[in-house]
Amino acid sequence: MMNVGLVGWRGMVGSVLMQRMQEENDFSLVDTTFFTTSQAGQPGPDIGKPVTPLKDAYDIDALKAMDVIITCQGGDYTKAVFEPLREAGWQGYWIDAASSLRMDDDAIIVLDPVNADVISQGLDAGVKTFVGGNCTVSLLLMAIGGLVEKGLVDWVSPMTYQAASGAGARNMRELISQMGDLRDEVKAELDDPASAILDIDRKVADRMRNGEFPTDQFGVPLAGSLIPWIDTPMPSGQSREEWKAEVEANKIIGRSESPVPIDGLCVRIGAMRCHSQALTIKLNKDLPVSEIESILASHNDWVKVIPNDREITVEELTPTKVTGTLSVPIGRIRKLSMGPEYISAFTVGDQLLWGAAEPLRRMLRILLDK
Ligand SMILES: NC(=O)C1=CN([C@@H]2O[C@H](COP(=O)(O)OP(=O)(O)OC[C@H]3O[C@@H](n4cnc5c(N)ncnc54)[C@H](OP(=O)(O)O)[C@@H]3O)[C@@H](O)[C@H]2O)C=CC1
Ligand SMILES: N[C@@H](CC(=O)OP(=O)(O)O)C(=O)O
Repeated sequence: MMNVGLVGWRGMVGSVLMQRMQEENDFSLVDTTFFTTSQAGQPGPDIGKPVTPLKDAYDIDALKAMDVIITCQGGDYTKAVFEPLREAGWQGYWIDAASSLRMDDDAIIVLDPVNADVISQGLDAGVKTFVGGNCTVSLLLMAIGGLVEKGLVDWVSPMTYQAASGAGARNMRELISQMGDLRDEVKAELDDPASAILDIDRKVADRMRNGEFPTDQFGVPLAGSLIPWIDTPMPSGQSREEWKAEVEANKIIGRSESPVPIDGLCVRIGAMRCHSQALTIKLNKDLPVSEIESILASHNDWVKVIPNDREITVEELTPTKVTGTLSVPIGRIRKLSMGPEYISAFTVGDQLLWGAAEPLRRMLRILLDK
């Protein structure tokens, strides 16, 4: 059996990975060693079979004993450990959720329903570093993979509606605290059906602008508002999150030399863990909507085309429906007035599943099946 080391398994992304590995019985196929940056020596988690106590995630010798290391610990950990481990002669497979190694020439971004061919060629060529893509990018390609695969896309402009979870566990808690804080502020007025809505609105706005409103994590209110900037600024005027769309998506599909332009604005909204994206897609052909829908639907087992019908859309194409599932619905598909090659679409996906943990888990399975 392969020796698999897991780092970052008790964090938010790592917990989702653990849950999926248990659901899919992955632990029965490997010998797992659990690492920690803070709790070495403590008992390992319950995975239905005995595990050794937690090992120090900075112990290069302990890491060297692994055939595969999967890390959800974050970029700082990767930066601290990956090079020393390789320099110490470790030849194993490194599977990483963090972005730090994604654009390295030696690394492949994994999203096997979209780029199984790139992964397989990489393995044949001896690639040993596999990194999960940015959540928005992976969810976009899961949704429109059919059109991309058939070379039908001239360009895409995704406008995102990204959940709090993308900023981390503490941010999710803060979003709920902000929601509760606002509700508490106007509880008396809400309980009184005769109260004036504009008084409620003014009190809510005053509270959001008040220095006591809980904004330690986001820096500004998210509940009742939105944040039209995610990650750091780039010289291009893009945010780093926006920059990732084109470079990562084209690396995933093996088109870095002749990239499909993909660019739009990334916005944080008050959803918990599902990212949504409104897409403008310029096709290179005037295809009937029914054909576009069938190309999209047949690409992978998780994408689900939602008819452009109000009742079905408001039920099926929302974070509420999708959260905690692997389903990637795409709907609102229609021709735009700009011309017959311009289409709109709206897609939703769980950013902790296909957006983070699932591609890593599936990469492990690919290695086991090799
Ligand atoms: N959040 C996201 O949407 C995405 C994140 N990623 C990547 O994954 C990395 C990890 O993200 P995320 O899972 O959100 O990070 P978390 O902050 O949830 O977890 C990171 C680590 O913090 C330590 N930790 C300290 N206190 C606690 C606690 N009370 N509960 C759980 N863990 C604790 C754990 O390490 P230890 O056991 O060693 O103490 C854990 O592995 C990110 O830095 C990013 O690189 C990738 C895609 C999406
Ligand atoms: N930046 C993403 C989450 C994330 O972790 O992205 P990346 O894996 O590219 O660092 C978001 O805020 O929604």
